[in-house]
Amino acid sequence: MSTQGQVITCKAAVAWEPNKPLVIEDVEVAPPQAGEVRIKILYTALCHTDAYTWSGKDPEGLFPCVLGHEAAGIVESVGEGVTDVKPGDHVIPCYQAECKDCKFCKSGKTNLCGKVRAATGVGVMMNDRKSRFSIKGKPIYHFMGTSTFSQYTVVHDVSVAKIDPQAPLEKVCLLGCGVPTGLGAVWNTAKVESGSIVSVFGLGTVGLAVAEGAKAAGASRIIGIDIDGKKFERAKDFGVTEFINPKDHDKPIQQVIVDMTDGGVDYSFECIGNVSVMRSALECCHKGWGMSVIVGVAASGQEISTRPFQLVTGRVWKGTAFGGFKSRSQVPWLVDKYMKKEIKVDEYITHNQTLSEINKAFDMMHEGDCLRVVLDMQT
Ligand SMILES: NC(=O)c1ccc[n+]([C@@H]2O[C@H](COP(=O)([O-])OP(=O)(O)OC[C@H]3O[C@@H](n4cnc5c(N)ncnc54)[C@H](O)[C@@H]3O)[C@@H](O)[C@H]2O)c1
Ligand SMILES: CCCCCCO
Ligand SMILES: [Zn+2]
Ligand SMILES: [Zn+2]
Repeated sequence: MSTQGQVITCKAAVAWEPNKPLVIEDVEVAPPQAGEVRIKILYTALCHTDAYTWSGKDPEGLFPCVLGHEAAGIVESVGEGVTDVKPGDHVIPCYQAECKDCKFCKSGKTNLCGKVRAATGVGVMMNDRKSRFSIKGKPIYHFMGTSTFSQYTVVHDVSVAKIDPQAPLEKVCLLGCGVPTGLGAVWNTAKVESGSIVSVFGLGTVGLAVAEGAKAAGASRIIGIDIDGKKFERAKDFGVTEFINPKDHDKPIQQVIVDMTDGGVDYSFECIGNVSVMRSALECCHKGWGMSVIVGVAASGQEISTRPFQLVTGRVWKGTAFGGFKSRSQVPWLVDKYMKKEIKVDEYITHNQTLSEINKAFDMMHEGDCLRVVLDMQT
């Protein structure tokens, strides 16, 4: 029986307060309004950014809310005026929207579409500035315009990427955040050239995707840095050619790297969210041309610093959101690359869990051997 136009009551993991366990609740999900899409979420992965907001350190983190932003599912229904997707389409929700009409989308310089940001940044939908989630009438905030820790969610149509229906949703859900971010930081933001020397700080999912992207770009050396020595063996499989544990050195890590690369690397990537490591990542770059890309999400209020002379003498400091990918246009392309075995996804999934065990899944995520946990949302 069709649920089109009906309120759907389903299970969702609700963050009632910062740092308190997520609670599996019966949540009402209202029908999509004009320009909106209701999606049945089949699989979602956990990302450290979910944990960051859950911690209460994110000023955009409004409670109670439904977190989650790295997922895949099937369109259940669409609101008035939605033409790019229809019920039954396989999709990946995109926290970075792509309207193709705004100043940002038309600039040709960024993927940071501004169409729905005013609403998604405060946990509501653009049409009426209200939430589509409620519990016994009490509104529950959206998160990042995706809220994928719910069996059904409502997103803006500019935040939905239609993908190959043959793609395994339990795998390609990862193409909603971490893996594209690492790949795109190399290919789009830095535009690493063949033969480059690259350093990547932090060998989690994002850092390993940077390594994979750098290898695909033809980097001659990919130096992985992590304070967990157990990360190196696995990192080799993603393209890391040398490993440094800062704990093994008395000198600042940037000096260690400058000494081993005849003056510094061509490109560095900070994939942790640690502002002092961000400084090291910049200062390990080569004078004259070295570029450092900040990928990690640091806590609100944290600031980066370096001597201005580092930039005066030619180093470039950049950042990236979702790897600079245009979401609706390029997530389908990434799914196709995965289907053609040109990029990895399976190798980043180290754990599987169920929605009902989401708190346990977050504990697993914080364990050193975990890259991505994928939740089966219908159990
Ligand atoms: N910019 C974006 O669009 C975007 C997208 C996804 C994730 N992120 C952010 O990227 C960061 C990395 O995500 P992840 O899933 O790979 O995280 P992760 O926690 O799995 O990996 C972080 C790695 O850094 C290592 N580490 C911690 N402190 C270190 C230090 N001082 N020096 C060296 N290594 C250190 C850890 O051992 C771990 O291996 C997070 O901050 C996340 O929020 C940003
Ligand atoms: C919008 C830039 C940060 C997004 C982090 C998603 O994990
Ligand atoms: Zn993320
Ligand atoms: Zn736009």
